[in-house]
Amino acid sequence: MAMEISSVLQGGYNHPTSRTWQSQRQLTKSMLMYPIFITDEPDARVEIASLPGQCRWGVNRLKEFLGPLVQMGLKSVILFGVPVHCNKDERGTPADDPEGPVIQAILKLRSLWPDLYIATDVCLCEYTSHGHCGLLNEDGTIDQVPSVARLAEVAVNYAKAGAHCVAPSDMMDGRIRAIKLGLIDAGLANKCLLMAYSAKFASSLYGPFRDAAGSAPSFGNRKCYQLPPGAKGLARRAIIRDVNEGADVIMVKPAMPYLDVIQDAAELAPNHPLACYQVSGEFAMVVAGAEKGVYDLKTMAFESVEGMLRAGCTLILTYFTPQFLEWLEA
Ligand SMILES: NCc1[nH]cc(CCC(=O)O)c1CC(=O)O
Ligand SMILES: [Zn+2]
Ligand SMILES: [Zn+2]
Repeated sequence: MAMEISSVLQGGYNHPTSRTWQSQRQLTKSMLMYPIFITDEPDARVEIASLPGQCRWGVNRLKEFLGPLVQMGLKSVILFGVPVHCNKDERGTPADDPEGPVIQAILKLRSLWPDLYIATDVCLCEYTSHGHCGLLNEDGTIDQVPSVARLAEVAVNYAKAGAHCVAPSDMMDGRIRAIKLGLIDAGLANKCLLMAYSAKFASSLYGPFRDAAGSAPSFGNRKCYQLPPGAKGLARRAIIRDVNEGADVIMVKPAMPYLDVIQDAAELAPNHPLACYQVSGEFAMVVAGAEKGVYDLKTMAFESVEGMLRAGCTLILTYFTPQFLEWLEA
């Protein structure tokens, strides 16, 4: 007996080329944003044990580090400052030190590659004595008003130095609005994009990053500002809030365990580009599984981002960026 016509699917994907037509979205080089760690030792190149293949770089080494990647089609980076020699204090003063790693790196990268898109992570945890992402009250809780004012100040200073994008990852209430108003006041709102880490969850997957950036909190945890992993409704509200507060791009972080949230964001913010962050622990997990022989690294790396694209992402922050640039050459 003949098969029902509606049962026959395989003819639609029996060839490598027809298979590519079945994806909603193909990964392209311009969808990749590479997270990089900049230290305040200008000549440093220090390997990060928990993030295989990633290093902390001094500004004098950026040319040798990124030159080959720019050659291969790297379009954008996001900078994380890792100050080693600064004095961390209650308000994260070193964050926007003009001589500090982030501002120095912005200036350097702008002069090396005028077309490279430079995003900056905006947070205080790498620069505060207590390692929290905002300023604290005496009792250790977040002091919202000065936190948001300080984050806006840092973001504006990165934009003034030439960052094309500021991306607050702190999760303080009201910071998107404050940063947007700060950019408007400084006459920079038309020159700098605001990417909101809108649905950033209190995840176990940030360990290698905190290692790399020296940003683990000295007491407590981040559960009063980062979202609870099961909180779908709260994530939806945070996305809507950040759209209303002036975000230009919405981000979901981490990515792999939160594909439903990415899909929610695509529905709630259909007129915005949508980013997701394949964070340090996801990267380490994928690499570790490959080393254990669980799967082939390249196949799994592609599968992981294909899920993100399918869920609705148009921009992916990933430590696999150098490998993808190579893999996409073929
Ligand atoms: N606010 C700091 C920050 N910005 C980006 C990440 C995580 C990135 C990664 O794990 O790759 C973190 C860690 C955290 O919130 O503790
Ligand atoms: Zn932080
Ligand atoms: Zn951050």
